[in-house]
Amino acid sequence: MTTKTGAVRLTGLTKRFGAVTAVDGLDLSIEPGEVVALLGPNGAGKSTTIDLLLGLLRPDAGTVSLYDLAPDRAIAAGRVGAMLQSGGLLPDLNVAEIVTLAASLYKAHRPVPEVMARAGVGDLAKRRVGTLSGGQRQRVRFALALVADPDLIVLDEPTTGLDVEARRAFWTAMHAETARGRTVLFATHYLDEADAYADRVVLMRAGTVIADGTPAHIKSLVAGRTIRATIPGAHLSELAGLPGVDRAEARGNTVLLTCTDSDAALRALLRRTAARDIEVSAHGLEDAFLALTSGETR
Ligand SMILES: Nc1ncnc2c1ncn2[C@@H]1O[C@H](COP(=O)(O)OP(=O)(O)OP(=O)(O)O)[C@@H](O)[C@H]1O
Repeated sequence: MTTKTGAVRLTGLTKRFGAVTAVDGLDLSIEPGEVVALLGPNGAGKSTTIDLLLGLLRPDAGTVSLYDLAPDRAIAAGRVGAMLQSGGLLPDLNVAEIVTLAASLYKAHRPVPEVMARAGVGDLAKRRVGTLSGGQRQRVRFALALVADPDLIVLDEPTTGLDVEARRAFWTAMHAETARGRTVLFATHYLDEADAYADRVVLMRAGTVIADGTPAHIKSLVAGRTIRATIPGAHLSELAGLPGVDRAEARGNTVLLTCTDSDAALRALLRRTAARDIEVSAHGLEDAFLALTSGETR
């Protein structure tokens, strides 16, 4: 039996640090062209998973394969570019020098000026790395991740510490790369980023995957909708007993119903009460994230 070559195949991946199991039997497959967000609270194991994937850490159990190769082989072949949270940028080199140095490590690489333009550091070519702002440094790291023209880009919290404008600029540059069919795996704390930029969200808690799907799927996992309405003469206990309603709360002159089945709730509401000014809304990804990852106490 043959299986299709995947971009990433992690099977039974486990990593312990003393008494802490940072990654706990994790299985994850990513196909070429997917843009995947690794989302989870602090200590969920995202960075450890990325370090294992890149071969920077050795697993206690399990396997990593990138395009059917061991991580070091895939990286040496220029198939994987990574942008890690810290990662030494030599402060005395200028931007053009550091990108050129990185390019020289690969037999085949993209032209340095093109990579610098793509990463938005073209106008910083002569600036010493040590003098750059946090956002500018992140863009240099991004240029280093792109230089080998990799098939897979791995980014560990790429926009941490950046302001809103810098985050947007980063993702615009990133988008141009994903439009070229690259596979992307990024870890993030920013739920809106996972929602906006990934086509698949892998939610981690305590070293394992607890949910995996489109952002819409993740949202739907926490039975997803609330109904807000003005309901004259209604009793909360009666409303809470309606079909599809999980909880009823008073909010000023209106009532908020948390639903497990908003369609059934809406039908019952219209049939049995004088409800008006009805609004139905889906939970945001943030609610889903908090609901799915709560209870984590490491
Ligand atoms: N080198 C290490 N030595 C000891 N424990 C570690 C080490 N690296 C990670 N851990 C522990 O492993 C667990 C997972 O950490 P990891 O950094 O992978 O999580 P994370 O999801 O990336 O968190 P964050 O979002 O805060 O970066 C945590 O409990 C952490 O304290």
